[in-house]
Amino acid sequence: MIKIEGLSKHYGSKVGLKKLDLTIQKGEIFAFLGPNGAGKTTTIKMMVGLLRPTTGAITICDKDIVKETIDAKKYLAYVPDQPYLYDKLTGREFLEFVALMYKIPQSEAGEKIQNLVELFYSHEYIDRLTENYSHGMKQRIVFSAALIHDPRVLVVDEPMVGLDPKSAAIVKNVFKDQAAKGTTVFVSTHSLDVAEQIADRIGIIKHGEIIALGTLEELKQQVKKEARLEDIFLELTEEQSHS
Ligand SMILES: Nc1ncnc2c1ncn2[C@@H]1O[C@H](COP(=O)(O)OP(=O)(O)OP(=O)(O)O)[C@@H](O)[C@H]1O
Repeated sequence: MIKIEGLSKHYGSKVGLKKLDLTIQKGEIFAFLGPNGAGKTTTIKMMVGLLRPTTGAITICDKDIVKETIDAKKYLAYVPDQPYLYDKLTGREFLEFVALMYKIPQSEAGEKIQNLVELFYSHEYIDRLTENYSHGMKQRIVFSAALIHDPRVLVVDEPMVGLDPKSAAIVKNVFKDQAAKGTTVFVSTHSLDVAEQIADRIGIIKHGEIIALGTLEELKQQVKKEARLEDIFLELTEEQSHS
C-alpha cells in the first residue's frame, strides 16, 4: 500500500507539487496522468526516495520513505523512464548483481532469474552484453530487475516509451499479474490507452494538483458524458482561455 499525506515540493519559488493526499491500496493498479510539467515525475521521485518532500509524508507498506528509507525500499521497486544498465555486464550478470544487492540467496537467485527470463521472453539476448541491447531489451531487463525481490509496491515512470507492441503487451500483462498477486502498481503514463486498459483508478494532475480521481466510470460522470479517456483528459486539462 502507498499512503501519501500532505505532500508538496517547492523548487525555490517554483511549486512542483502543491498538496497531495492519496492512498493506493494493495493489489490496485493506479494510473497517474497529466500534461507535461504537471508534477508526475516530482511525485514519483519523492515516492521512491530520490527527492525530499518540502512538506508531507509517504509511507510504503507503513514504512516512511524519508525516516525508514531502507525498510521502505525493501518493499519497493522503481522503474524509471530511462533504462540504466552496466554496459559491460550481460543481462543475466546484471540480474545476478541486483539479486546480490537484495541479499537473495544464490541458491534461489538462479531460479528467480530463469523465471524472469521466461516472463519477459529474454532468452535470446540475456547472455549478451547489455551495451548491444535495444531500448526495449534494456527496459525488459530493468523490469526483471525490479521484480527480482518480489516487491509489494511497483512504481513505474512512463513504462511504454520506446516499447514495441510485443514488449508493451508483456509489460501490461506483468502489471495485471503483479496486481493479482497483491502488488500495488503505480504507473505514470502519457498513454491514455494504457490507463484505460489496465488501471483500476486514474488520477489526473495539472499544475501540481490532482484535478480528477476515480475509476474510469467515475471520471466519465465527472465530465457528465459518455466519453473516452482521451476526451475526459483533454476537457479536464485544457487551459482556461483568458478573454
Ligand atoms: N529540479 C527542478 N528545478 C526546478 N523546477 C523543477 C525541477 N524539476 C521539476 N521542476 C518543475 O516542476 C514542475 C513539475 O515537473 P515534473 O517533472 O514533475 O512534471 P511531469 O508531470 O513529470 O512532466 P513530464 O510529463 O513533462 O515529464 C514543472 O513546472 C517543472 O518545470
